[in-house]
Amino acid sequence: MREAEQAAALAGTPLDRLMDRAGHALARLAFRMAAGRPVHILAGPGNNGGDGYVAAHYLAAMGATVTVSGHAAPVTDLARQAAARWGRGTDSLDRAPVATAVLVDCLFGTGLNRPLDQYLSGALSRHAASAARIIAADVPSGLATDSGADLGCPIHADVTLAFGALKPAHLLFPGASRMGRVMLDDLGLTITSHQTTAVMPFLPEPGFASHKYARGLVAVVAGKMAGAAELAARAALRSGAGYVRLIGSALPPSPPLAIVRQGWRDGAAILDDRIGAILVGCGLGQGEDAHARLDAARATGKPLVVDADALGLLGETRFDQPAILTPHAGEFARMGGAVVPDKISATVQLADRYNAVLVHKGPDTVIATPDGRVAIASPGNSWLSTAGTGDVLAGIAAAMLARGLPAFEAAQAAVMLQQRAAERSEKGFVADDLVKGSLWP
Ligand SMILES: NC(=O)C1=CN([C@@H]2O[C@H](COP(=O)(O)OP(=O)(O)OC[C@H]3O[C@@H](n4cnc5c(N)ncnc54)[C@H](OP(=O)(O)O)[C@@H]3O)[C@@H](O)[C@H]2O)[C@@H](O)CC1
Ligand SMILES: Nc1ncnc2c1ncn2[C@@H]1O[C@H](COP(=O)(O)OP(=O)(O)O)[C@@H](O)[C@H]1O
Ligand SMILES: [K+]
Repeated sequence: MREAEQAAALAGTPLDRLMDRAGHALARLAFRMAAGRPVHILAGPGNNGGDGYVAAHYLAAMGATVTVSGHAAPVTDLARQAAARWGRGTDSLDRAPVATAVLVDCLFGTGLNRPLDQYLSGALSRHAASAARIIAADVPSGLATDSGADLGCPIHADVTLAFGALKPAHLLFPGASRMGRVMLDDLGLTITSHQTTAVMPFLPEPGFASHKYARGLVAVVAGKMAGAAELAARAALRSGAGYVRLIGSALPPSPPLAIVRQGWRDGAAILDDRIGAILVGCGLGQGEDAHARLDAARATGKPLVVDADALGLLGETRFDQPAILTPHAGEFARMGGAVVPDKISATVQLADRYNAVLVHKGPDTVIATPDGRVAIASPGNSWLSTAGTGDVLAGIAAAMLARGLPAFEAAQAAVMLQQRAAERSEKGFVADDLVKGSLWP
């Protein structure tokens, strides 16, 4: 939101105009949701509270029954002006809550800078308990905007109306679980940021000049637990790679027979110049063989996807070639990722350290580049929390690299395609189900 403020200043939109738009949008939403029944607004001391006073003013003008409880007197000029514009009485937060149709939480927004104390969280939860529906202005009070960390937020909103732009808390857990439905009012601002939600890049379909190598030859290096590499190879093939070689798998051939199986042959099998990307790590194991296979894959200089077991073997590696690393939270911690409640900065730090695109998986997947670009895919389909879905993701990422996408775009495509496959599958799916049919969007 600091960026929004800056953007607003640069665009010359006065902040009072923005607060007016925010308050008006809140009022329209609360009016519709209350449908003639009373609305109660909790107003904090800063500009989030200011939005609440503006909303109260507009709600009254629309003929709604509206009351306000304030926590402390407004401290910003804008909030003071807004309270004066409301002009009617403001109760204390201590007032016994009365049954309302809609509670509008305008206690704290982006300016929250410490945990809610017991008094505030108690008052907020009491008011919330006597409301049929809760609207959070910008973010539910008690969540850290930039990380989604829970600083004592006692409520689950039904609707969160974000102002200007989505912030990390709208996407990252645990914050994301408190939002209810997230709506965005851009307040008329055009905000550009190096942090975005993940998008599906354009993937051209094969044309007359296509052939299997042009569409991308993927080499999947297998290891100790061959099933994981099998899954990844299928995912690569199903997401549009022209050709997939599964190298060093101990399992007998099984469909799809289009996957070509080769022995490891001391690494000679991955030296084919036509290989567009190599995936190493799925079921690799951690023994000497595993080290040798990882080193051989790196030495080719080809674009790489490094997953699972191989992530634990990287040590001080900095990649020279395009590389995508795909740790889940446990692997991330073992790789030396910071254990801070800010998934975005921790992921950017690790991307920088390895000079690779990091895909930090979970219900909120954060994709980061060494130069600090970030794409967030959230919320993920929680049925993906089953063994082998990470192998599927890694296989798709390798296919995207092999077709020539830059690593950041390839990583986003992989997360989006894995997500779509999950959405298309029946609840209770397993990883094998995701790769039975085409993964193409
Ligand atoms: N930027 C824009 O373009 C627009 C922004 N807009 C709106 O402004 C919001 C941001 O406003 P904001 O910066 O005034 O901060 P806000 O969230 O109201 O809180 C700050 C106050 O809370 C206090 N405080 C903090 N933590 C506390 C705690 N745990 N317990 C108790 N007190 C605590 C802190 O006091 P202090 O730290 O000094 O004690 C300070 O007084 C944003 O979310 C959006 O709704 C819209 O109007 C549209 C345009
Ligand atoms: N609760 C969840 N909600 C949404 N997606 C999840 C959840 N848990 C895991 N996932 C996704 O499922 C995949 C699991 O990958 P991973 O943990 O590496 O599993 P495996 O190693 O068994 O393949 C990742 O893409 C991750 O983002
Ligand atoms: K709020």
